Amino acid sequence: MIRLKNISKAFDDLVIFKDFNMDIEKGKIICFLGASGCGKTTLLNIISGTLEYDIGSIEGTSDNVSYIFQDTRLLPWATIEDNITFVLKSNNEIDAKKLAKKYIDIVKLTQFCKYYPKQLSGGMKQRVSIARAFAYKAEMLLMDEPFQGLDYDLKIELINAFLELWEEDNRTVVFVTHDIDEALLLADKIYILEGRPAKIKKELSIDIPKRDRMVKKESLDNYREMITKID
Ligand SMILES: Nc1ncnc2c1ncn2[C@@H]1O[C@H](COP(=O)(O)OP(=O)(O)OP(=O)(O)O)[C@@H](O)[C@H]1O
Repeated sequence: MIRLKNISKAFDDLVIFKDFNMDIEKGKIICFLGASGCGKTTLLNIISGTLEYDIGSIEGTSDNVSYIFQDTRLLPWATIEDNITFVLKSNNEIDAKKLAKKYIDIVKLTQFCKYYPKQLSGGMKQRVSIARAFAYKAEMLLMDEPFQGLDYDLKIELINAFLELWEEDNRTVVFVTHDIDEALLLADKIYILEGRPAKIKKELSIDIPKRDRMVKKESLDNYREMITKID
């Protein structure tokens, strides 16, 4: 369990969190939804340890974290394969290449492994970024709007690739999105944040197996309604 206890965080006079508490179950996919500016990214950064909080404590986090950002942050001078082998920090080049290949295959970019990022489309780069995050065996994966700005088909394709990777090791994932459907397709638990200082307005556990959600989209209708009807 990751436990945030009485976390307070302000940027000068702007109080984003005050006595904020949250428990995050490990091995699950957790999503933060909420209006723009409510503090989702700030919370993600606090959990990742990249942003200091003012008061409170966090238990159960790890330094061993990987990220997927909306801007993919691939190394422009390295091939797709090398972008992945670099994070593996392996002494054995052959093993590293083998592992990179496995993840490149899962995100269906095998024929592009010797390409450079600038030769790929936005969605392909995002697939590389997902493969790279999973190739690196972090305990926790944090994602800030990883599928934003992609068209629907590509988003579904990436969500499928993401789930295939996640099913391998069920690592703890915390992600931020504006997109209710993205949250409903992926999350075990959705936290809706609101207000200033931010509070958890609602927590919602989605008890439908993730693979069923794509094929029986209507099974998510009740949850969608619960979220959209929150006033
Ligand atoms: N480094 C910073 N310095 C000053 N203010 C900041 C800083 N980072 C965030 N803020 C402010 O904190 C508030 C919360 O920002 P945050 O990025 O966490 O929101 P968000 O919910 O992720 O928003 P969005 O959905 O638009 O990305 C905003 O008002 C923002 O202006």
